[in-house]
Amino acid sequence: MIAWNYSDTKLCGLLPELAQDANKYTRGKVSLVAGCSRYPGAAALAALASQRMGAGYTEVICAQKSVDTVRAVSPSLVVRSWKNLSPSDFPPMRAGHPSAYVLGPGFDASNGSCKKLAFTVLESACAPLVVDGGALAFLAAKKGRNLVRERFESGLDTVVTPHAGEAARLAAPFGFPTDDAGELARLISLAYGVTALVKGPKSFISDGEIVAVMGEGTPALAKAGTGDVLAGMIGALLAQGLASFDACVLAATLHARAGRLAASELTERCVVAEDLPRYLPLVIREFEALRDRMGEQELGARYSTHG
Ligand SMILES: NC(=O)C1=CN([C@@H]2O[C@H](COP(=O)(O)OP(=O)(O)OC[C@H]3O[C@@H](n4cnc5c(N)ncnc54)[C@H](O)[C@@H]3O)[C@@H](O)[C@H]2O)[C@@H](O)CC1
Ligand SMILES: Nc1ncnc2c1ncn2[C@@H]1O[C@H](COP(=O)(O)OP(=O)(O)O)[C@@H](O)[C@H]1O
Repeated sequence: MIAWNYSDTKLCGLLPELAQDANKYTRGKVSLVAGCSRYPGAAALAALASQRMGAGYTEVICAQKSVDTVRAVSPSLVVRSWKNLSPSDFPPMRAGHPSAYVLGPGFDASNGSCKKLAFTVLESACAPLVVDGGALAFLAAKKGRNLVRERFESGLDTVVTPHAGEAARLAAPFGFPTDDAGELARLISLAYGVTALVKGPKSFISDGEIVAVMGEGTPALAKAGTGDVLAGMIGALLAQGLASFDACVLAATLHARAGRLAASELTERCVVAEDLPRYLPLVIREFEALRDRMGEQELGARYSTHG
């Protein structure tokens, strides 16, 4: 196992470039299948985070009863019901229309409709996919394990983002020990054919070989809904073309720093999940400034070599 910490210079280089001639589709579309009637808030949080993380088009496909609630959160979200959702609602990826799916924030693991829907998405989504929240329980079931393996064999990337309780569910069918979160991330990655981000006070990201550690979080993040925000951020980076491992490391770091910045103004006690998408642009601005400075230095070095 190689433990890997990314430097800021590497991380800021991962931020997707914004083309001058971009349109909302070329910037990446995120489809969130999220938010049962019990948890519409989770879908809204993930969707706001996707927008702030740069996706050009964020769509929420949620329970009929959640539609009005999610719509009311932001007029720029495209929101529709998942009633009658079928495999034909998942078109193949088109050139110039990069996309990604996020499945499971605000899913109820004991709800049969959520289960059916999760299997439909696993079977039909022809794009990178983040599986989070209540959908992780369905991934651990035999059918879910088979479907995610089929995605792997077809070359489709899948990311799972369990907290410790959800990671234990994913570990159970294989009898993996759960006391070492880094090793657990690696084992889950190998067993399911996914990139695994095991969340906690420190988060561990693994592609089955490398394990990256992200230890910049704050207990301010230990509040309901912050994981939903992270799932939306990863989905947005995947839709903008980042590789799964890079998307996880970059999103987890930006998420932690947004939490720290929010806590510095609002106190660790008072930060809530919806503050994170509001503070994210300030953290991204710092990364963009660092990237600009690095670009200038590189240019300067090139001139001095030639001069
Ligand atoms: N505003 C909303 O609508 C929110 C909806 N949420 C959704 O609620 C659904 C259920 O998620 P939950 O995580 O609450 O419930 P789960 O039942 O999936 O997991 C909680 C169980 O895991 C155990 N556990 C062990 N380690 C844990 C850890 N590090 N963090 C949390 N639990 C740990 C807990 O003791 C508990 O028994 C998910 O679909 C999630 O997306 C939550 O994200 C909270 C906010
Ligand atoms: N004590 C802590 N220190 C740092 N980060 C934390 C701490 N507790 C939780 N987090 C972070 O907060 C997020 C919580 O996610 P999750 O448990 O899925 O919440 P939810 O399901 O309510 O959205 C994760 O990104 C996790 O790494």
